[in-house]
Amino acid sequence: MELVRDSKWLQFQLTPILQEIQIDSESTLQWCPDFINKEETNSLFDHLMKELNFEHTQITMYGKPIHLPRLQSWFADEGIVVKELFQKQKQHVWTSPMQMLKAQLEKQLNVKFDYCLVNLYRDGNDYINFHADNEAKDIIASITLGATRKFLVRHLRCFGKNLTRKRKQLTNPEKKDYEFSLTNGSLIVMSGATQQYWKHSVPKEKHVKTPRLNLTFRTL
Ligand SMILES: O=C(O)CCC(=O)C(=O)O
Ligand SMILES: [Fe+2]
Repeated sequence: MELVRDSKWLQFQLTPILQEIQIDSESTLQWCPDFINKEETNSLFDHLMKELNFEHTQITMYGKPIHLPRLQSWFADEGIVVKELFQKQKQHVWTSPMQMLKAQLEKQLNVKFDYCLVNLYRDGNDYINFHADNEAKDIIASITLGATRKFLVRHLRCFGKNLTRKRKQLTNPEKKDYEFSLTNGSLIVMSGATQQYWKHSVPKEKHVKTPRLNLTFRTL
């Protein structure tokens, strides 16, 4: 815990290098396997587990209440309302390590983030199905802490679609399927039209016995 109180903590002396992958004519991923160094990832993981209240979010599907297969929490400035979040709890106030992480991402990506959704995958049985974050504008920066999990990115054509939700013609990239191994301290950024033309998921991996935290920084 001492590290968290140290003002040098998470100050990013070096600017991490992001690898850019153009996945279609309008969509880009940026990828950095070691965005946060190992010692700091462990402190940040412990800090978040101690500070956050995790909620087993309930949603309604086909008229029935169901729990999401993971736990959630969130950070935002006071007064921010995100209607797509189904959590009952109020946002957490940005802690100082979270402010530093947010500031670094904002500097590197040249964007201002409004809130951060936190997912806790307790073990490999927790997951998130293929989806697009249609509510998120343009850019989502996603940090992994803890267990390594697979991250799949698939074009809408793989789901038998020909149009977007807004009836727009789809792009037609050569490669329609990506798999990343999201390791402790990694960053993946989805930008451009990724949420329009692609879906992403973190599938179940039964052999994973340890928890993973995922932080997605988003704009309203
Ligand atoms: O856990 C992850 O890496 C992805 C989470 C995600 O896609 C979401 O919360 O919308
Ligand atoms: Fe997502």
